[in-house]
Amino acid sequence: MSVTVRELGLDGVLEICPEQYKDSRGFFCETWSQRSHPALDNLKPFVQDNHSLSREKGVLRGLHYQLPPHAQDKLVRVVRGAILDVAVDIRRGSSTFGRWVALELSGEKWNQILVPKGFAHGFVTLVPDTEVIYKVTDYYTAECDRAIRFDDPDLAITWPLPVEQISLSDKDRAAPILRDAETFTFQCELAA
Ligand SMILES: Cc1cn([C@H]2C[C@H](O)[C@@H](COP(=O)(O)OP(=O)(O)O[C@H]3O[C@@H](C)C(=O)[C@@H](O)[C@H]3O)O2)c(=O)[nH]c1=O
Repeated sequence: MSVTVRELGLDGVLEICPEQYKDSRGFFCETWSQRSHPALDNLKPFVQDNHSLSREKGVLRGLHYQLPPHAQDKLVRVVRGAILDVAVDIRRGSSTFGRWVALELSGEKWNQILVPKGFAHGFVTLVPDTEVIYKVTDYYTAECDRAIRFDDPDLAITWPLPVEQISLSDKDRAAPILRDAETFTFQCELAA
């Protein structure tokens, strides 16, 4: 199978497009194969798959991350609907600390984004009934789970919907801004 990989301008954040084999029945796709994703060779193995359904357009989940020693790399894709997916560099000392990239993922585009550890991750749904599936390289660990405000003015993320159309979980509404959040230091904790 062939896989197209595109750098998105922040250290290790990649768009990955696996090939779909289409025929009269529909399609077949290897959505993940260690052998076909050489750009991901340096990651720890994926240990957990996650699946979320958001019923409404405007559901915003994020910005989320887990602290070391349970930091996660995430390989994210959409099987139904569409999202704007955002990765933010939250490695203090990084030359791109606080910078973010956004990528539209959809069932139609059939693309994926790799969000490495050291980055906060979030997305907003662009259509109702959107299902997101992602692989992670460490287990969910509630004590290490953290969030940053999606509308942190220092980040100035341009979300594609007005704030009145965005719905958040209680956890995300209570999240601190990046400046006040416990995050990563560049390199040392990320090497493991
Ligand atoms: C993330 C996660 C949550 N849970 C539980 C905790 C809680 O009771 C319920 C819902 O959790 P949350 O509200 O955190 O779900 P959600 O807001 O969808 O969180 C997710 O957002 C996206 C943006 C990510 O990047 C993910 O890593 C994850 O943080 O599911 C697990 O059991 N395992 C997990 O891996």
